[in-house]
Amino acid sequence: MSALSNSRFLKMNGLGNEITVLDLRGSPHRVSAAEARAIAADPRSRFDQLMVLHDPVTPGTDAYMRIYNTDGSESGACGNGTRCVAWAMTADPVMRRAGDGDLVLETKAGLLPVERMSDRVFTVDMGPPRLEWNEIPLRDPVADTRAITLDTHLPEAPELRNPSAVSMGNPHVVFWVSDATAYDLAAIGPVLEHDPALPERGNISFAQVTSPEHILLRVWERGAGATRACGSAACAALVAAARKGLTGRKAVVSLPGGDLVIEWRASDGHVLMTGPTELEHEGILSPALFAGAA
Ligand SMILES: N[C@H](CCC[C@H](N)C(=O)O)C(=O)O
Repeated sequence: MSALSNSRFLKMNGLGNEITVLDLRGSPHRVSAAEARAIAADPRSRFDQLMVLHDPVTPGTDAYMRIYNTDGSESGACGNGTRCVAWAMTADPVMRRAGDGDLVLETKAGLLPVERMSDRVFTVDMGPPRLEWNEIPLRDPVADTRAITLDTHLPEAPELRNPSAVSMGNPHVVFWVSDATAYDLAAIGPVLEHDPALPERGNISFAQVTSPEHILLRVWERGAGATRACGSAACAALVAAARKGLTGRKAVVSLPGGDLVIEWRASDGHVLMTGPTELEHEGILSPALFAGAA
C-alpha cells in the first residue's frame, strides 16, 4: 500500500500545460519516479508535470515543491505548475495556506516569489537566468570540443544550427527559426532532448521572433514531450532573444495553449512570468495505481 493511496489531488493546467498538484505537507513521503509514472498513467491524474508540496525548508517560505515530469524525472523549474500551486495555496479549500499576502515557494533551484494578480492570474519571479555552460549544463566545451550546434544529428533540418542555451533552474535549448510551426516535434524532439551536448538532457524550443515584443514558441519538453505551453521555456526564449537583440526585455510569448507575458527585469536580472491557471477537477489516487510502483 503506497503512502499516496487515497491522497487527494487537483488536476489543473497552465495554458493547457497539464499539471497535477499533490499536497504532502506534514508527510515524510517522497514521491518515487515509479509512483510519478503511475499517477501520470491514469487519465484522471495524468500530467506533463506533477507538483508535489512539502513542508517549507527556507524560513519565510510557504512550501517546498518537487517537480516531476511524465517520465518520472525531476525538474528544478516549472513556471506553469508554479502558478497552479499558487492558485491552490490561495484558493483551494483544502490546500490554501493561512493568511494572505504574497506567496514564496521554493524548489531545488531556488526561491519563487509569487504575486496574485487576480483570481486566476499570477506573476512568478522565476529568478535570474543561468547562462554559463556548466549551469545549463552543457558538456565542457574545453574538454569536449563538440560545439552545441546539433545539426550533426539532423541532416534533414540543416537550419537547426547555433541554438541558444539558458537555464531557468532547468536546461533549455532554443533554436531560432522562420516558422515555429514547421517542425515535427515528435520526430526531432527526442533526438535533440538526448543530444550528447546535454548531460542532463534538455527542453527544446523552436522560437519565431515576429517583432521586438512578440515570440511564437513551440516546445518539446524533457521528460514530457510536446506540450501546449512551457513557462520556463518562454522565460528562456525571452532572455536569449533579448541577449541576441531580437526583442526587448519584455515580450508576449505565444504558445499553442495561449500567451504568457515575460519580462527580464533590468533592476535585478530576475525573470517575471505572468499567466493564467485553470482548475479542471479534483480526485483521489486509487491504491490500484501503485500496485507495481516501488
Ligand atoms: N512545463 C514546465 C517546464 C517543465 C520543464 C521540465 N520538462 C524539465 O524537465 O525541465 C514549465 O511550465 O516551465
